[in-house]
Amino acid sequence: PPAPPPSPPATTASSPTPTPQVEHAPAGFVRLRDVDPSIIEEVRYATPHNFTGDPVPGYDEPMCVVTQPLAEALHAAQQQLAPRGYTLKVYDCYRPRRADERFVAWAEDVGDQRMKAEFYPGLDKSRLFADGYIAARSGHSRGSSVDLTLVRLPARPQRPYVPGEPLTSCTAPAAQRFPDNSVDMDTGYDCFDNLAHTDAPGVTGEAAANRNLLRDVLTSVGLKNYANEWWHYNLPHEPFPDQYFDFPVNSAAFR
Ligand SMILES: C[C@@H](N)C(=O)N[C@H](C)C(=O)O
Ligand SMILES: [Zn+2]
Repeated sequence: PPAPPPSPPATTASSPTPTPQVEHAPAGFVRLRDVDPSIIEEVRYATPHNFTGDPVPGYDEPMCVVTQPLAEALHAAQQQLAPRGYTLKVYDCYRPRRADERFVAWAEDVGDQRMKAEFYPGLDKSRLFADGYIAARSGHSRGSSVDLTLVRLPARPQRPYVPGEPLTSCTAPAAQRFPDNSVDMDTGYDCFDNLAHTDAPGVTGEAAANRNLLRDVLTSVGLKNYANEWWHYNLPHEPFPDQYFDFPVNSAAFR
């Protein structure tokens, strides 16, 4: 007689369903919107519109998370800017360590040049860390660095980026660059080029005035600019000067 069919693997009604691990934000970190909901948030690394071309690990939601004193400094800056007809717009805030690690791995993949034409048109990818445009261990992972710009009020709507669309150089005139409702800073965000140096000699007129306005207001609330990038500021007296965090950017981290 034929052999009986094999019996199905034993199942137990009580097989445990894995509980997703919630990684909480440490005390001292806040959602920027809870301190100042008027600041625009366009968290690029939660989207494919960044120098890697993909959403970056750890950015589960397009949300700005920072340390409490950085949030308060940004709120104080916003209070100076609003009566002058401007708002801040943040592009990057706290950055999980896993995102730094992705940036390092992406840089080692020399064959991936998908976003070169927009973000590093004049620089070899192998130079991005050496020239100080991206940090392997970033101050963003300590929660006290922020990438940001100025937007004229009322903020104009912006079209979304479509993955695969033709790219234009971040150093091109504003009318030719990817449309951003910010004021003209003479380069786009995360433009890895000499022209992005805050005091680049080629930047004059309105763009230089815009960079200076951003710097003057942020300096007055205690923040310090990074000379290689007009958009990058940090809080010198930061609460976690030696700690690099890896909790993900999502709402669950704050429940
Ligand atoms: C990658 C860019 N947005 C940035 O923040 N650069 C500095 C150097 C950093 O990674 O800390
Ligand atoms: Zn930055």
